[in-house]
Amino acid sequence: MTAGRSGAVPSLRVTAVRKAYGARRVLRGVSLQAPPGQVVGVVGENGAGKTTLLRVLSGDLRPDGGTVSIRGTLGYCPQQPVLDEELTPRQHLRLFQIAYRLDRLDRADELVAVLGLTAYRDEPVKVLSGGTRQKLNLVLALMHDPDVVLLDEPYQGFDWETYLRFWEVAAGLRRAGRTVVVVSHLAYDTERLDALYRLRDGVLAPARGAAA
Ligand SMILES: Nc1ncnc2c1ncn2[C@@H]1O[C@H](COP(=O)(O)OP(=O)(O)OP(=O)(O)O)[C@@H](O)[C@H]1O
Repeated sequence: MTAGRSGAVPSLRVTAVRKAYGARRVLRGVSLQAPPGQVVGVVGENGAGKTTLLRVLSGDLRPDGGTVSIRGTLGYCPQQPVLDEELTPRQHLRLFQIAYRLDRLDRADELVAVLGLTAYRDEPVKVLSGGTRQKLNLVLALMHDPDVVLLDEPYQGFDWETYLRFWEVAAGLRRAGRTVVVVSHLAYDTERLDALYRLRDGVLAPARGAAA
């Protein structure tokens, strides 16, 4: 495993990003580069600033300083799913199809099948379990086949089978030349990653090993 070294032009380039909430300086100069075809892990303790970092990378949150450059389209799977309780997964897919301006739902249907969401397609979100909601959250982030994918705790609530399916999806994204950033408070299965970084004291450093 390397810490993101590659000859390819980076799809994601983050330089000296800073973000504070009042006096709390959460990001103190975060830099990161990831080329196409890499699955990058970012680990850190609770409160280290992982969600803040992904929100900045996605454009959801404005940094106090530094730059973020993304080549191509973006997919963002936030930690808190933005789902409508009254709508079904099928209705969510339809809404996002319009938002993404997709002609077809082939990729969405494929992801629904791979992640085991098919049986729940016509149930309103309010009756779905946390893990099932997370499956939908992931499908909505990936259904337009984005070039750069930012995933915040993407397998939270997944059973073991779905967890393995998630990594199959991630491996497929790598083969397709996408850039994937997976944020988690735990770093097991690090062999599935091309690079692993730890967010600590507001900066990212190359990391190895198991627990965050
Ligand atoms: N909107 C906000 N306003 C003020 N403080 C915030 C806000 N969002 C996050 N924080 C604080 O910033 C720090 C980093 O939070 P963040 O959610 O980014 O961490 P995290 O690494 O994702 O944590 P976890 O693993 O628990 O999800 C925490 O101390 C948190 O309390």
